[in-house]
Order: sequence, then C-alpha cells, then structure tokens
Amino acid sequence: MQLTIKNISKTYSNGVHALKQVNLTIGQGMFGLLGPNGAGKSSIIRTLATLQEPDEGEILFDGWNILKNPQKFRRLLGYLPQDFGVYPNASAVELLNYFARLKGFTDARKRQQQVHYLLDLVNLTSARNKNVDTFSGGMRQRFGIAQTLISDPKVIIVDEPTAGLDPAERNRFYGILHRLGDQAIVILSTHIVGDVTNLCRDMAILSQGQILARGVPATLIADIEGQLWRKTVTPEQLEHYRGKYKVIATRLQQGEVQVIIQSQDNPGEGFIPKAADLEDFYFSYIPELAI
Ligand SMILES: Nc1ncnc2c1ncn2[C@@H]1O[C@H](COP(=O)(O)OP(=O)(O)OP(=O)(O)O)[C@@H](O)[C@H]1O
Repeated sequence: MQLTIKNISKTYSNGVHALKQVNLTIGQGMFGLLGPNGAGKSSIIRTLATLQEPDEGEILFDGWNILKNPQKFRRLLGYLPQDFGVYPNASAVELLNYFARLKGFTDARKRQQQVHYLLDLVNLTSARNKNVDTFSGGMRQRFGIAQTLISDPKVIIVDEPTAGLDPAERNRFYGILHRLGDQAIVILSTHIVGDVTNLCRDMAILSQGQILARGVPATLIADIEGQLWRKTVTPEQLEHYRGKYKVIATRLQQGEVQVIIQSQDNPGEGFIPKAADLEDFYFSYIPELAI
C-alpha cells in the first residue's frame, strides 16, 4: 500500500499560498505530519480526504489517481476531522449501530459484532450506553476513532487528535492509535512533537506550505546529535548568543532561562552537551518563539 502526493499546490481565494509543490510518499504504518499552526497540514488533509481540490498536482493510491475517482477512494478512507459533531441524546452503541448500518452492515448479527469489537478496541464498552454528547474530550476522540474504523479503512487520517486532551487521556489515546498502523496507512497531523515521538516511524515537517524535512525520526535526530549545547543564561547573555549562534530553543527552569544552541563547536564557557531529541530537531527547523 502506498499513497503518493505529487506536486500538490493550493492558493485560496484570499491569496494565501497554503501548499507549494508538496511531494510525499507514505507507506503502511503511522506517519506523522508535523508543523506549526497555519503550516498547511489541514490543507493537505482536506485534499487527501477529497474535500477540496488542489490547483495542481495529483495523489495516487497504489498507482491510481484518487482525485479522478474520489468516490472509490472515500470507500477506503477513514477520516477523523479536528472537530466533529455528535448527535445529541444518543448512546455510543446506538450511534455506532446507526453508522454501521449507513456503511452497509445490513446483517444485524454482523453489525452488532462489529460495534462490540470497536467499542472494545477503544475502551468504551463500559460507557456504551451513555450519551456521547456527555463524554469527556478523550472519550469523544476515542468514539471518533471507532466511528472512523467501521468500514475497515485502508487509509486513516486523524487531524490534530490530541489537542485539548489531558496527559492521561492522551496516553490512552496513543495506545489506541498505535494499533491502527498494523493494517493501514495512518496519517497523523499534529503540532505536538510528542505525538510523533510516541507513535510514528515515519514523518515530515511542514512549514509555510512546504516540506522542510522528511524521514525516520531516529535518523533525523541522529543528524543533529553532537551539535546541541545548553546553558543557563541571563537575558543579556541570551541576546548575545542569539546574535552569534543558532539558538533553537529557550527553556524556563525554576525561573531561570536555559538556552539550547545548535553549533558544530562548543560555544564556550559553561555550555554542556545536550542529547538530541525530536523536539530539538523540530526546533532546529522551526525556531521556537523567544521567551
Ligand atoms: N478555506 C480557506 N480560505 C482561506 N485561507 C485558508 C483556508 N484554509 C486555510 N487557509 C490558510 O491557509 C494557511 C494554511 O492553513 P491550514 O489550516 O492548512 O494549516 P494548519 O497547519 O492545518 O494549521 P492549524 O493547525 O492552525 O489548523 C493558513 O494561512 C490559513 O489561514
């Protein structure tokens, strides 16, 4: 299974050039599309979900153009948008039954089996008779995943699924997401580096409509290993280092500012080497806003 995005560009009617000749080939497993707000992630996702057309370019799924045959692709697609509504006064089991019927599960026994399997998969069996509009944010997202999986999609797209979840819910959600990559192409759009660190074996960084980096997280991290230095600094020193070095991030630690610099050589007195992680790699492309 392979999804190939070829030279996709998009300019909206207000003149925003949201995607600039984007190329990506995505195989089975969990793929992280990481970028800051406004990078163009949703524009790619909506294009993949065949909800909007690009100005140019094509998208191939196992060789055929999904933009020329969107109906066929939608049958293979599971899409969890950033915000999705739920019907009021309906329980999880009622709603899943309803969606399963819409997706063609006409045999009542098979439908029930599928609904129970999905409720179990997303750990909502004990909440199955509760109204979905009373669910917490995390339960809603898990319900959304169950709904997305009803027709056994080959391509699953989840757009910013962990925004607003508390750490416990986020972890529970990771546990569910990570199983999906076994049988499908799963594209996870996020601005949260930890989502990609925890889940993805392949990733790309998108900024201002362009792919800045692409690869296996561990390989990308290895690229900057040995180039990171950290030190606690005064505001004046920070300004000095900003003028002289590539400052990729600053951290507040117990009220003091710690600076992280990317440099082949030790920047000098007081700096100690820092082991690289995916957040550092991300910030080496998208410098964090200054404290
Ligand atoms: N329908 C639209 N009409 C006009 N401009 C748009 C439209 N959708 C997105 N944009 C603009 O295109 C750019 C990319 O937006 P997009 O929503 O794709 O980014 P994003 O990475 O998903 O960001 P976010 O995380 O904030 O959703 C932004 O400048 C945005 O304001």
